[in-house]
Amino acid sequence: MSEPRPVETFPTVETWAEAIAARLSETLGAAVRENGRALFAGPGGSTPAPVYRRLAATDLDWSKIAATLVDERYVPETSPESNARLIRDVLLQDKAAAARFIPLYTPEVTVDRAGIVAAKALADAGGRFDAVLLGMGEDGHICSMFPNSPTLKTLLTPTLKPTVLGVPHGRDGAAPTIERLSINLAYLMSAGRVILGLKGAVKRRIFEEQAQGDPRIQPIAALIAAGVPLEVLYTEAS
Ligand SMILES: O=C(O)[C@H](O)[C@@H](O)[C@H](O)[C@H](O)COP(=O)(O)O
Repeated sequence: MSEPRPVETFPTVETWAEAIAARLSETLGAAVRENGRALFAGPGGSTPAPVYRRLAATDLDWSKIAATLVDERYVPETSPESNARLIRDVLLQDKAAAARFIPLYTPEVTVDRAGIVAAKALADAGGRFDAVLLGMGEDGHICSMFPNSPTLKTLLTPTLKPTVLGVPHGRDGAAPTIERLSINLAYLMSAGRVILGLKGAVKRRIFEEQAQGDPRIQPIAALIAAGVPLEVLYTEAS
């Protein structure tokens, strides 16, 4: 199993967000120069907004860049729970307003059907992410790869092709509280660059614990065991 790169620590949220945005824009810019297009995937949640704001202000040829999500709650964009809403409100602004957005949510179908529709949309957009930003929950989940979820094993199977799966809500109050859609491990294995942004000492400790975990059921361990060159950027500040 490959050893994860050492965690890089930044003194403030500003320097942390600036470093992540700089790396993402470097990779997206190179992909546009080399391939004429680029595909970015990012998370929802409370962590990425400062990164998205800085990335949106970056001078890239955003008309050649498509943005999507690593996971989504199975809700319409009008819902405050929607990750698409975060992307549209924070990332697809400023210079990045010219980028195309590929949603994971599809209205009026089941979450599994929405997964199939999203998988095709991403495949049609090239089926490979040039750059991925990940967040991590305090239960160690990334994307919507939740502990004890019946979908987790399939999401973490490294031999499957890149796809998007529907994730049922947890039973007896377990996470997630609502149905979700998630990319699988294979999408992270084929990505050009994968950055995990961590804020707060609790998440740093959880990351270290998860990195030593069981790759069959712990996503961070699965990423490392699959040889994904994960870059972890951390700030204790919140
Ligand atoms: O839909 C979501 O909630 C996110 O995409 C999710 O996977 C996120 O990355 C982690 O849950 C961390 O969330 P926070 O950044 O809010 O801690």
